[in-house]
Amino acid sequence: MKTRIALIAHDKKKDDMILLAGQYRAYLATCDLVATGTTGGRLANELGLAVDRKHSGPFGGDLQIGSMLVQGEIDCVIFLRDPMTPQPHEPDINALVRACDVHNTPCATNVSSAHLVLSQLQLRAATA
Ligand SMILES: O=C(CO)COP(=O)(O)O
Repeated sequence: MKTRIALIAHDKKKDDMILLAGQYRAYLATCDLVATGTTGGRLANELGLAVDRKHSGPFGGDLQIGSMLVQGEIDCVIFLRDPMTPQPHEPDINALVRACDVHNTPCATNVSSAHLVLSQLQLRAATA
């Protein structure tokens, strides 16, 4: 079964997400990807990745991904949050991160931890 990865980035972190995903592009292309709306649009347009795009975060995208996660449909979340900008959907963001903790799902919320998670997943795939 393909590894199922959720990719989400707040506006000021979207360039970081594109850079990050570009570095793992070949590996990510072998995965089932889901993303919030705007993040997914950029991943598709700029990197050519096939992404299941949910609603934009402020319109419930985090909750849609959280629901998938609770149903056992997500293996890993890369969520580049912006800690410096208030978000109108803060409760949704917290709900998604909490769901990761409840279900012991890896959740990288900054670029350094995302590298650790993705490099490990990539290595596992290469040696499987
Ligand atoms: O707000 C977000 C996550 O909380 C991200 O949503 P977009 O990818 O639609 O910008």
